[in-house]
Amino acid sequence: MVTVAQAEKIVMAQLKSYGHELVPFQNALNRVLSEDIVTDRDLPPFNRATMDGIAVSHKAIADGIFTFHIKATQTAGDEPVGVDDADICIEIMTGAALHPSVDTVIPYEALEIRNKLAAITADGTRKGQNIHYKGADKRQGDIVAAAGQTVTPAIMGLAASVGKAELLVQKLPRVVVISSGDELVDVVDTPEPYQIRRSNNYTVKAALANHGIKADMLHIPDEAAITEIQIGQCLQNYDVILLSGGISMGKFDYIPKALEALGVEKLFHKVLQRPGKPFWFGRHAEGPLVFAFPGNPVATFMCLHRYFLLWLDAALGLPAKKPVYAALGTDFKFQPALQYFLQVTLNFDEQGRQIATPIEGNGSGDFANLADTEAFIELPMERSDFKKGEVFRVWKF
Ligand SMILES: Nc1nc2c(c(=O)[nH]1)N[C@H]1C(S)=C(S)[C@@H](COP(=O)(O)OP(=O)(O)OC[C@H]3O[C@@H](n4cnc5c(N)ncnc54)[C@H](O)[C@@H]3O)O[C@H]1N2
Ligand code: MOO
Repeated sequence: MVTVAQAEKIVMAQLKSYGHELVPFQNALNRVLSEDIVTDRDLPPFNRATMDGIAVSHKAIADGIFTFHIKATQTAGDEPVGVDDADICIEIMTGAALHPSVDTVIPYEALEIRNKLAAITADGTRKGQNIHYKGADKRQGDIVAAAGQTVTPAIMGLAASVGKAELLVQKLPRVVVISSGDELVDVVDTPEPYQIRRSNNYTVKAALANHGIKADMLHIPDEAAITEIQIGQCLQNYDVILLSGGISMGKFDYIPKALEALGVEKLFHKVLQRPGKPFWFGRHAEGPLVFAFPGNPVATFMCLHRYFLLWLDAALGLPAKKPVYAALGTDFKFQPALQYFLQVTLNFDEQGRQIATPIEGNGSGDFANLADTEAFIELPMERSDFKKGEVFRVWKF
């Protein structure tokens, strides 16, 4: 048996890059960039008005002119119109590109306009006001999003604005999510009174979808020969196999045997933790990794967040996330010498401290409790008495 820290270390030692691929930028949400996105021109690309009003040359105001003839109305997207005389202005809309002959924008709120004449009614017009200057945000060739960053909705917009129709991103591992056990029926089936619908695999698949991975799903019956054949095929077609169930001591728990028979080297089996103690992890000589999570839904869920998603971020080259901590909201006791992942809700108190309030649930079969909580707080196995206010690491889900 290994500790949580040892298990994490073993898992995190199995990193490899799955390469890079070009994808249409609209499909790149949540993917990890393999290239810098650079601006193809200055941002903004021209001096742009930031208010609706009039554009003038400030020199005119300095010379005592406060009423201007409106020469033209220029909206965003129009070619810039210049002023040729001191008492001339351009009626201008937000986003319009300013002509070099104007340098100040006065908003409608500071004007009275009548018969094509705009009179300034407010004091204190500053030269250069209400202009977003060319290149103020980024210069042509500057990096707006760097390789290694995750593509967010903001980065999608930046990619569009600099004309990157395709983005080079990290390739994702090919993942299959396998469920096993004859007690499990499909979501569309009506279970017998002694059966349940399978659900872990959908949870896992959804968590992967958040990272852009479209995982395949497979259900394996409780039969040793079929288990071996099907997992054998998956080892040929996938980079990562995520299993849930079939790995503890049950008579029909064929999975560890099948994995070893197929040449998947066991790197550990069983971790000093609850839930998730029977977690099995291994690697095939050809590369595929096997995360075999214990079948109880909370155990699968915890191992997915504590190990697999951590591994996935690192494999995709993302920097490790800063650990998040919270103070226990109540005293808590846990006797067994296991690292305990207690389900909690999180909130901030008046001092801005994050507080974790335990909602324990009924053990690792109680996955309804996951919907009422939002994180695990990781309580060290060396201790059994935990006091309100003590701070521990939390894993949000
Ligand atoms: N004698 C022992 N028994 C058990 C031990 C042990 O150490 N000694 N460990 C317990 C712990 S802890 C866990 S967790 C479970 C894990 O067992 P398995 O990984 O073999 O999982 P199964 O027995 O196949 O299933 C457990 C439970 O989870 C349900 N399940 C499985 N897959 C799914 C799925 N895809 N969707 C929804 N629910 C699923 C399954 O029906 C069972 O109820 O073993 C303890 N026993
Ligand atoms: O891993 Mo088990 O989740 O403690 O029931």
